[in-house]
Amino acid sequence: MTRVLATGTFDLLHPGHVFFLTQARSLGDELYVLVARDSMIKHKARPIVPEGQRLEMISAFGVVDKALLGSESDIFEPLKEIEPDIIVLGHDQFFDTRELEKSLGERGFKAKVVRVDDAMKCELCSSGRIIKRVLERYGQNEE
Ligand SMILES: Cc1cc2nc3c(=O)[nH]c(=O)nc-3n(C[C@H](O)[C@H](O)[C@H](O)COP(=O)(O)O)c2cc1C
Ligand SMILES: Nc1ncnc2c1ncn2[C@@H]1O[C@H](COP(=O)(O)OP(=O)(O)OP(=O)(O)O)[C@@H](O)[C@H]1O
Repeated sequence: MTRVLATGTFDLLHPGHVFFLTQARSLGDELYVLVARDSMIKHKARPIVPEGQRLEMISAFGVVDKALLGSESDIFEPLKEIEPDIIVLGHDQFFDTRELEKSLGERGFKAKVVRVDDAMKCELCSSGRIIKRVLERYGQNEE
């Protein structure tokens, strides 16, 4: 059994997420997904959808065997329980494949890191672009 782990924010869902998770699943026999915690997302705007709801949606995907919320302090902590064979990175995830593999090795994890370079290209295949479209259509007023 090859266990694949994918990670991400998964805020406003779109076909790019389905594409990514389907590709991730095809790399092994079972797919685990770590959903990023609200408090850990610092590289972009705070998600619209709270973490519990993001987890619920990803758990409902047919290609996902198990989805979990990540740690709020240490990204390596959940890996002790998950024990992935492959960690898959999406085309735009900020981690460097080699550096991540090295950091994993230093902590005793044997997972291979694989980057999926393909991206689904469609107008709204990005949570950020969906938000932009909503703002264009309904105005920039803050709640
Ligand atoms: C191996 C690995 C483990 C991760 N573990 C966590 C975690 O425990 N908690 C968390 O909030 N984010 C974790 N992340 C980070 C996010 O899930 C996500 O990859 C990162 O925030 C970039 O998100 P984006 O691609 O959705 O922009 C982890 C990422 C990787 C690659
Ligand atoms: N269009 C896409 N094609 C392929 N993979 C995608 C696509 N959009 C997102 N992903 C992948 O899905 C995972 C979660 O992505 P994330 O939640 O950051 O969505 P996003 O739409 O890229 O968000 P944002 O627009 O805010 O950057 C990441 O691994 C990312 O690379």
